[in-house]
Amino acid sequence: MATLSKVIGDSALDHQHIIPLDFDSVHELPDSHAWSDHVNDLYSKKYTHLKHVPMNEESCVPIIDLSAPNVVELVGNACETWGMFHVINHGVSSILIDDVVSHARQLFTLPTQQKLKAQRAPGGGTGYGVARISPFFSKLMWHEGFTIMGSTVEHAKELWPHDYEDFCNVMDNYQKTMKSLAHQIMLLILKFLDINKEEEMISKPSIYESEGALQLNSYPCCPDPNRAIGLAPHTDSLLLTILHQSEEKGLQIQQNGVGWVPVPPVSGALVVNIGDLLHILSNGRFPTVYHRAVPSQDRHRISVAYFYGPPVESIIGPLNKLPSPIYRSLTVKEYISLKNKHHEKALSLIKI
Ligand SMILES: O=C(O)CCC(=O)C(=O)O
Ligand SMILES: [Fe+2]
Repeated sequence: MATLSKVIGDSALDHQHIIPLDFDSVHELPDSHAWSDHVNDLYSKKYTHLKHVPMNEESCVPIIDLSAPNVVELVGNACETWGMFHVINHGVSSILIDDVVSHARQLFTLPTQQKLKAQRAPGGGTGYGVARISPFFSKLMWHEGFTIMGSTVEHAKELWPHDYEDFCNVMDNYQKTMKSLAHQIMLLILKFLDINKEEEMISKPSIYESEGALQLNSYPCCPDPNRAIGLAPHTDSLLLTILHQSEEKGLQIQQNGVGWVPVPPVSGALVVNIGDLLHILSNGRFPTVYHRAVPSQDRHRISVAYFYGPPVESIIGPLNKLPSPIYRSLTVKEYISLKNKHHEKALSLIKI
C-alpha cells in the first residue's frame, strides 16, 4: 500500500541532484541564490499591487486560546478570513518544543559532508535536502531541510552512528503530540462546518486516521538577505500545518491588496495554517495560505512544520453537506502527484 513518504517522494521533477549549499563556506550571495530580479519579476507580473513590507511590522494574524468557550467560532472565523491563526494554551510542553529545536539545530550545524550522509534518496520522502519545490524555480533557496515521517532511526544513525537515540525519541514524541493537536483542531473546524463526527465517519472515515510529516527547516545567516529567499512562495498541500517558529522572524503570508505580511513569532504560540486539502474539503470557503520565508543576516532561523493529512489512498473532495462543489473528488495520492508535477497550478486542474 502507498504511504505518504512514497507518494511525496515520487516527484515527477528530479530534485535529488540539487544539493544544499555549504552555507558556512560562502561569504557573498552566489548568483545561484540571488533572487532579486526573479522575485521582482514574479511579483510585478502577477501581483502588481504587491509590495515588500518591512519585517518589523506587527502581524494581525489572530491569536486563539484553545481553552476559550467560543473556540469553535474563533477557529472557524480565522480559517475563513485568514486561513491562518496562532494557538495558545495548546497543551504542548515548551520543554518538548525546545528539545526539538535544539536537536534540529544540532543537526543543521553538522558539517555539510556529514549531513549529506542522510540525504533524501531518489524517490524517497525523508532525509536531508533542498526544499521539494526547488525544481519549480530557476534560483535556489537559502534553506536546507530534513523530513521525518514515522521512525527516523535510519537517517539518524547515518548522522550520529553511536548517539542517535535521543534525536529519534524527541522527534517521535513530537510527531505524536502534533498529530493529536492537529486532530483536536480538525474536530473544531469540522464542528464549525457543522459536520459531526458520526456523519463524517460514514462518508469520509479518512480524516480520523490521518498521517503526518515533520519538516525541520533551517535558514542560515545570509550575507545578502534582501536578494535571497528562504522558502519560495507556496501553499502547503495537506489538511493543516502546525508550525513552530523559534524567536526569529521570517514567515510571511500573502494578503490580497496588501502584499507580503510578516507573521512574527508569538511567544508560546504555534502557527496553524490551512492547506490545499482542507481548502478543497471546505469547497473553497477556507483559503489555502500562500506563504514564504525570508532569511536574515545575523540569525540562523530554525522552524519546525508538521503537515497533517488523511491516508494517501483516501478520497478527498468538498464535504457532502456543502452545495455546488467547485472541485472534483480525487485520492490524496492523486492530488499530491498533481502538486509534485504542477506546483501552484494543481488546484486549478481539479476545478469543476
Ligand atoms: O519556516 C517557515 O516559517 C515556513 C515553513 C514552511 O512554510 C514549510 O515548511 O512549508
Ligand atoms: Fe509551508
